[in-house]
Amino acid sequence: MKKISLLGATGSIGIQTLEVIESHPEEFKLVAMSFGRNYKSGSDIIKKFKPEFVAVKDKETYEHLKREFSSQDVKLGYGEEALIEAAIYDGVECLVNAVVGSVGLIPTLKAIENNITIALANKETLVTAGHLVTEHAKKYNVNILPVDSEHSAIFQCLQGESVKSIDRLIITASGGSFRDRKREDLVNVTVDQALNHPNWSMGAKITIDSATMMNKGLEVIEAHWLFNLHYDKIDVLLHKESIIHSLVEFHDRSIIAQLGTPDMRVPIQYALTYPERLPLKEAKRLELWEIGKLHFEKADFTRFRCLQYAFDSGKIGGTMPTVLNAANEVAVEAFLSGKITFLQIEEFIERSLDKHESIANPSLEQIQEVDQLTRNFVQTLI
Ligand SMILES: NC(=O)C1=CN([C@@H]2O[C@H](COP(=O)(O)OP(=O)(O)OC[C@H]3O[C@@H](n4cnc5c(N)ncnc54)[C@H](OP(=O)(O)O)[C@@H]3O)[C@@H](O)[C@H]2O)C=CC1
Ligand SMILES: CC(=O)[C@@H](O)[C@H](O)COP(=O)(O)O
Ligand SMILES: [Mn+2]
Repeated sequence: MKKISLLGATGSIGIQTLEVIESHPEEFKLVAMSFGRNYKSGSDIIKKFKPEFVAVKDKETYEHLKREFSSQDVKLGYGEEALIEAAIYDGVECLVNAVVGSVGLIPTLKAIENNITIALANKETLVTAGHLVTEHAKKYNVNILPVDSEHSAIFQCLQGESVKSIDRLIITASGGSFRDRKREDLVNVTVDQALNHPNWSMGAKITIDSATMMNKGLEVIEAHWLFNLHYDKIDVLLHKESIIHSLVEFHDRSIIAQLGTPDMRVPIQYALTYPERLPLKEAKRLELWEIGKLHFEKADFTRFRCLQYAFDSGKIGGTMPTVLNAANEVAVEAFLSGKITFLQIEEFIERSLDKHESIANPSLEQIQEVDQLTRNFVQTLI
């Protein structure tokens, strides 16, 4: 019975992780979890899965929960300290990090220090401080198992292979909600249009990231850290069906790909069962004859500027990806609340990157400072 802590239980990845846990009750036990402000969903999860500890984002939600559950039912906490407590709760063997944003960084570092395996959905953690997370994982000999579908695909393609034989990674991209529009047709797009992803049902922030293709940019940086490869060995390929989740090309020109219907329960479950596999009856079998044709296109870096910014920031390294991530988080939030236009997301990220001088090999404190300064700067632009 693997004891699991799940950060972000009420989100898209969180709910699908709970489905995997529920379908294998003899294999997994939810012992700790966190959620933000979605009280109804959070309370239902507590009743159904009976975790021992629950962390919530704010005091109000905590007080509300205290009125509904006794201290014998469940231990409760709130704020950043409680998020860490949930991550390293007594007996936890695997932390599924499915919160959104760089708030996931410290709980990940603390879990690594406690020798807890990380199943990582929260890509912002690796973008903002990839060197700290990977150095920490090496130091404590802890596995970081990818949950992101493309990285899980690459990880699956690499089983039994040597990283030294890789020629390049090919990360596939759906192109997001506006993939068939020209840049000039993006001026007046609405939040609802941007939230309409063609293939995946996901949280709001990542769906907007898909539409700007910043999601793919974040994934390029995530792949750089997870697989320890230079950016020149990472390519992005537009593939509108999201059937091939990514590919690895080896030195002998052989390419291995991982395919499947778009269903996040597959990579989530693989991270939980690795190196074994369990059946996943609920996932739809892929019948290629039903699909008929798969499409591929070269990624256009002038149309999707965020992709260019991500490659550039990743190559510069240091605190540049921290700025990229923080500016993006604030700009996407502002777009979602109707304060800025879709194209201003790109504009504000570009302005943040332009004014930043990267600090090489930054400490955690320097990353936190740059993150905060960037957030403040973007707020002044909104
Ligand atoms: N959804 C997907 O298919 C995929 C997602 N990812 C990555 O996984 C992560 C999660 O994505 P997704 O599930 O879509 O996001 P959602 O927005 O659906 O869920 C986010 C979760 O985090 C909680 N949360 C948000 N802010 C905080 C905070 N400050 N403190 C504590 N909890 C918080 C939310 O709580 P509440 O809702 O209660 O406020 C919710 O449970 C992201 O990094 C995303 O990029 C990667 C690949 C695929
Ligand atoms: C499911 C998943 O892993 C997402 O990151 C997905 O890849 C988003 O699709 P895009 O290819 O549109 O960014
Ligand atoms: Mn992905």
